[in-house]
Order: sequence, then structure tokens, then C-alpha cells
Amino acid sequence: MTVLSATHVTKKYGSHTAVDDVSFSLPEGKCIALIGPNGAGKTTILRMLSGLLSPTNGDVRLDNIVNHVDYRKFIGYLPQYPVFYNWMTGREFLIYSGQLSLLSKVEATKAADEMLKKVGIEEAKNKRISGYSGGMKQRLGLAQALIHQPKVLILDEPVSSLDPLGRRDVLTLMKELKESMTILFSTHILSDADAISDEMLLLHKGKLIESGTMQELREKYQTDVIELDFQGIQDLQQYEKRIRNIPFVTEVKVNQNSLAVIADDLTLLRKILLEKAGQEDWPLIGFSLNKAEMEDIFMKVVKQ
Ligand SMILES: Nc1ncnc2c1ncn2[C@@H]1O[C@H](COP(=O)(O)OP(=O)(O)OP(=O)(O)O)[C@@H](O)[C@H]1O
Repeated sequence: MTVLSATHVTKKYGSHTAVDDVSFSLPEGKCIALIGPNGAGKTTILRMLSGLLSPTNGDVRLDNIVNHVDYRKFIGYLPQYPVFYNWMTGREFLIYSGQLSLLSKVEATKAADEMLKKVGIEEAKNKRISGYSGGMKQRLGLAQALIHQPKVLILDEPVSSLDPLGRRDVLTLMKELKESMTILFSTHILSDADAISDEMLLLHKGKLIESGTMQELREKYQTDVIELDFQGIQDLQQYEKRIRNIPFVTEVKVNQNSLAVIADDLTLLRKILLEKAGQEDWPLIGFSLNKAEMEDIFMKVVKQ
């Protein structure tokens, strides 16, 4: 069942089209990642879905409720840069947020205590927010978005600004939350999307260019990769250049001591690379076929 959908949604800022005729729907109970580089239009889409911004054209629909009805109580939204009152304690902030979501003081207090437990910052509930780490603030932001028990949770870049520990923390929490609600979150970190989402929406320059599960995208774009490991520190650019000259190669990624090559015809690529490596005596120590990462798929979709 679909809980939230966007139909031919466009947003213009003056003459600039930030979101261009985008349609998709969120199935109940799924975790969906909205993926795209900076400026792709992710925040604009999330704000329209949250009811904070009106589309220039098109409809946003929650179950059967269309635009212009205030359906914000069904949606929990965590902005990319949440604003906290640092002089409040975490608990005070959540009670205040609950009251803003039209809960009574008693209901808000009860919900705040539950949420503090749920997001794992109960022991810091009476500390001022100014003393919270980035990961704790993000957990508090999530608690604020969840306080009124929304149907859909919308998170704008929830982990991008966190250090690796904070990031792991919040991703683990999102994994737990996705068991009980529909989540839509934006990211430009493709491995995060790969790790926790059921489906992905790929956005580029305001347009939805592809969508599906990771497996569907992998199958559709046949993105296996041949990886060449070179001995010692080599000038890999000369090899990169030679490989790029092979006509059907779509992408070459340079890593520290290795090159990852994507092509439409992997059987032919393997043959040609092995021939070249032998003839030109490339200092190879490894030659393997690996699964493509999300980055590789994104590059391929954008190029197509
Ligand atoms: N209020 C605004 N007025 C004018 N242009 C805007 C406004 N908000 C966003 N834009 C433009 O719309 C485009 C999409 O912006 P948006 O913030 O939605 O992208 P994003 O994918 O969330 O980017 P980021 O990852 O950097 O947050 C950008 O070109 C941006 O400059």
C-alpha cells in the first residue's frame, strides 16, 4: 500500500527549476533513500512532501489526502540543519516540541520520556543540549521528529554531518525505526543508502532519473567491475588513459593501488585487458571481478 506519493511535482524558484516533474510513491513500511549530488533538489522535494513548501505544479498526496490539507501531523521531519535551543535540556526540548505538535503537556511529557529511551539518550535527558555531541543532537532531532508518532518519517541528510561513530549510531537507530514506520531519507553518501534502504530514488538536476531496489538497479545496469591491482605505488594515470581508450569502457575509477573498470561487455573487457597487460607487461598483482558499488551505478545511470 502507498502511504505518500508525489505526482508530476515541479518546484521553480523564479526562473530556476529545482525539481522537474518528479513522480514516485512510498510503499508502507519501506525505507527509501533519495540519492543525489549537492543541488540535485533533495531538500526541496523533502520539504514539499513534509508540507513545508508548496509545489509550483503537481500533487503531493498522503494516503488519500491531497495538498493544501494540513497533514503535517502524519509526517515527522528532521531538517538537514535542525535548530535547537541549546540552553534547554533534551527533555525540555522534546516536551516543547510535543506541545508544538499539539500534544497536551501531560501527553508531551509522556511521549518525551518514551522517545528519549527509544533514541538512546535517556541518561543525558537533564543535560543542556549545548553539551550534546553531534550524534546525540541528531538522536534528539530524530526524537523530535517522532514525538507525535507520525506515519512517515522524512529525514534530510541525517548522517552526512556526523563523524563515523555518530554516523554508525544514527544508521543503527534508523534500521530499528524502519521496522515500525515508513522512512524517506536523503543522502549523497551512496554506501549509506546501500546499507539501510529497501529502495532508492536517484535524482539528478531536479529530475528523477532512476528508481528501484539495489538488486534491480544492479541487474538493470549490469554493473560488475573488473578490478586491477598494481604492485607498489605506480603512476596509474598512464594505465587509466590506456583503458579509457578502449571504446566500450564506461568508467575507470582510480584507487590507491588499483583501477576499477566498468564496461558494457565484461567478457570482452576481460579478454582485452588480459591481452594488453600481457603484451605491455603491466605490473599487476591482482585481477578480479567484483560487484559494483552504488557510485558506479549512479555514474552509469547519469551517463545514460
Ligand atoms: N529558496 C531558494 N531560492 C532559490 N533557489 C533555491 C532555493 N532553495 C534551493 N534552491 C536551488 O534549488 C536547487 C536545489 O536545491 P536543494 O537544496 O533542494 O538541493 P539538495 O539536493 O538538497 O542539495 P544539498 O545536498 O546541497 O543540500 C539548487 O540549485 C539550489 O540552489
